[in-house]
Amino acid sequence: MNVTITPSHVAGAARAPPSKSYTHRAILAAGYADEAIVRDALWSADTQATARTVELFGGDVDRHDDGTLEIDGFDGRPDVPADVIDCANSGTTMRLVTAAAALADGTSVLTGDESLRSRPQGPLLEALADLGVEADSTRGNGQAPLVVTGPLAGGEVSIPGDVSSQYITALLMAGAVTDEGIELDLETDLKSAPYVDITLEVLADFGVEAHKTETGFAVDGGQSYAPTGGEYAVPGDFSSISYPLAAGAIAAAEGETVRIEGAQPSAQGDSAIVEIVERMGADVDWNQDAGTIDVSRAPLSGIEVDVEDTPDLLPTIATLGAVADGDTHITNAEHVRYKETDRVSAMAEELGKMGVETTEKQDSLMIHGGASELEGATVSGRDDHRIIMALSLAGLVADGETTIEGADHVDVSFPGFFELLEELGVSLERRA
Ligand SMILES: O=C(O)C1=C[C@@H](OP(=O)(O)O)[C@@H](O)[C@H](O)C1
Ligand SMILES: C=C(OP(=O)(O)O)C(=O)O
Repeated sequence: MNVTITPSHVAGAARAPPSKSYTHRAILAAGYADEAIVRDALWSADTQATARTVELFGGDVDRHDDGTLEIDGFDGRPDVPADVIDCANSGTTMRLVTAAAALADGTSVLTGDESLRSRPQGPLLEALADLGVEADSTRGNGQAPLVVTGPLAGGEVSIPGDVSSQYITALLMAGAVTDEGIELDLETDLKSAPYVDITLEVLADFGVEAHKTETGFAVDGGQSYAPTGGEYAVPGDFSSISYPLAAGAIAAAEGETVRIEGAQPSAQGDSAIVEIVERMGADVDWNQDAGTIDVSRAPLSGIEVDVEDTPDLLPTIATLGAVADGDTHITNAEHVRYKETDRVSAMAEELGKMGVETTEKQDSLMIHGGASELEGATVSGRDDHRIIMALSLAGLVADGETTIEGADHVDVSFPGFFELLEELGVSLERRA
């Protein structure tokens, strides 16, 4: 599907979808449990890949009409899957499930779409191999398809922290049900660190203890997953909130606000988007008790933003920077190149088609904003949900129509994204 956006003003209220990161963890944690109810779960292409895997491991995921998931777990002992595990486009699924598969007493095969089969899995495979598991990339290049033969008993292992924090999440979640537990030593500084905080929080909510150490993280073995009261509720997603928030900051109608609901504080590093938009000059009011954020349009200025902790915000910040006056310097961004696409290049090249000048370095992106009006253009969504959503925002304030090719991939994290834009007053057209 291609989507053509006509420049539009926005106003009104929008509800954030539930957090993708919390939902993945909650579904898998419920899988590790005997049984659990997960309320307010995100039901997107990526989280469904995790749910399918829990079923391949011998669990059952039953979705009710109100979005509640009733999950029968595999109780810490995954079956050897009866089929290949297809993680589709989801990096989180592949990393978290690779470590879970290592617990099975037999062989699991994991694959995904072309994008996922090009993303780095090597450090996780090496860590599992160091822990005594056979863990291979079929092509020997550290990428999926992966073949994993357990069982994993646990132990002490070192791993880099600058490729993906998901390796750490994966090993902590699986480590809790091993015999020996897992002690992880970080070989480098940890990027995307708040995502491990989310993991520690979800583990605690499922009665599992894991903690930071002087050199990394550790989890004792022999633990059982069980959420307090049998239930777990997923909070709103701040990466997703970044899009309506940015839409309000650049395109709210004169004298109007955009209100975002479902924005209760949580461990998500991406809640930094509130402070970033504010720092650029927008008028933002976050009522943390009510979980609402009100934003209205104001002239924006370029700023420096370090995305070490918040890689998923880069596309949104790049679009904000394109609209802002002056330079926006996005630093510490090398790990943003390992996502569904290389998002540093993707945003530089696609915004370039809209007349925006950028300077790209290996670990940073400078957006030279505000020099002239953004030009409507035909741009590629790169089959990457965040690139599609960020370019849609640029289309709101461009001169003329902007067509985003391959826009269906928003289903990965934000089904209903275009419907939400329409509710806020955006005029857009979908073409098959
Ligand atoms: O654990 C998670 O839920 C995620 C961790 C981050 O990835 P990296 O740790 O690979 O940077 C983030 O980009 C991704 O969207 C979700
Ligand atoms: C990188 C992302 O997710 P994943 O790593 O799960 O594919 C994302 O949602 O931006």
